Amino acid sequence: MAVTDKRGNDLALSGVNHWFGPTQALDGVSLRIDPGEMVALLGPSGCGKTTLLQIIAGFLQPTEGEVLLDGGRVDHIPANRRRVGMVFQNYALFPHLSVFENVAYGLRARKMPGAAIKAKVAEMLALVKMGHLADRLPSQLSGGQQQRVALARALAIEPGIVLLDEPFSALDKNLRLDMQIEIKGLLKGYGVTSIIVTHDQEEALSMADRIVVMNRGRIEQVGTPDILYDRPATLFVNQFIGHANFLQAALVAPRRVKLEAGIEIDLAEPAPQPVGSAVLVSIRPENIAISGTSAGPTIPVKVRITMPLGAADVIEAVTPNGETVKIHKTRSPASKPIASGTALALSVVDPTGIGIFAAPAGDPASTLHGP
Ligand SMILES: Nc1ncnc2c1ncn2[C@@H]1O[C@H](COP(=O)(O)OP(=O)(O)OP(=O)(O)O)[C@@H](O)[C@H]1O
Repeated sequence: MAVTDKRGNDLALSGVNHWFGPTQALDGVSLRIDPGEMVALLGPSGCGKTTLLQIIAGFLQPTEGEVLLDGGRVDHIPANRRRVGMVFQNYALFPHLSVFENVAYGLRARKMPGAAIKAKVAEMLALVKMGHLADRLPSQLSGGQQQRVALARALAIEPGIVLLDEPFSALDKNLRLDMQIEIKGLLKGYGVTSIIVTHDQEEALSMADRIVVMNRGRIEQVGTPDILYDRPATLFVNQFIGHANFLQAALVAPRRVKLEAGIEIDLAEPAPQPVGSAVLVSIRPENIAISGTSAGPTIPVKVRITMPLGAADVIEAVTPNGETVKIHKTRSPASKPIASGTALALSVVDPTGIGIFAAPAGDPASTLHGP
């Protein structure tokens, strides 16, 4: 097997459609991923993430469209002839094979000579810090260790692209963050292109250079974590990434909204909707200040409940027109939670952080929160 200087492939998907019988799982997916980039496919259950990953891996052929690796079409090339490494949700290690043999598996299948296999497996196990456990069986490893072996196995074949399908879902929450940091460091350091499938927005925000948000088989938005969080293109993306308060309002001028909660807010940029239309105004909890800490018009609210969540209190309050608003208030050891029934005045910290969306038809929920 030739060792290449350039590790990461670039990947291009063009007009990919996929049907399972009458069900359309993917609808016109087009995307470019640069060599060495780490991209997350994020979306709710059933949005098509796994289908897209399987098409990239070669386990499924798209009904329509093209898949190109480094400019060459691969959509009719089987999985074992693409330079693609896979890390599965449950790691899918061979239970009867040692750590060494698990990592060697793909190299033996490719008929690599024995000495070269030994050297390559040693290199991969050193990379994931598992060299000292080479003789163990998978059942004798912790979840995090099994995951390192799965990654070593995926990287051993010198893939141009590594696909990770919900790789952290079997780990408990504390270990998950450590492994996310470690795996991201390994993949970025190695220089391989990688795609991680997740329905966990925090995982996508912390791991990926760019996130692809999918909804019902289509791409809703592609962007860096900052862009998706600060400038979500659609209401769906705004709801799915992070938390937000959605308040009912009318657009009274191109750059001014009147909230049903009582105040008018000047926008940083003109809204795309026509003046006079009903809109939903998205304000992140951390973009709301309790009176006295910010200038400008204030919304009078009554505190319903305060939840002390470690670093911050999350305060849920009710506006005069009955909408619910969540606010984050940084805690200190001396701070006391604000009591239920307390009257507060709220203001917006930074108008550039406000999102304006056309109000959905029907009776929009006053607060919609991400998962
Ligand atoms: N083998 C199949 N036969 C029929 N329909 C399928 C099959 N696999 C997936 N689907 C359908 O295709 C759509 C996309 O499924 P897919 O598994 O890609 O979603 P997903 O985003 O990965 O979901 P999850 O997060 O639950 O794994 C869904 O409507 C699903 O029911």
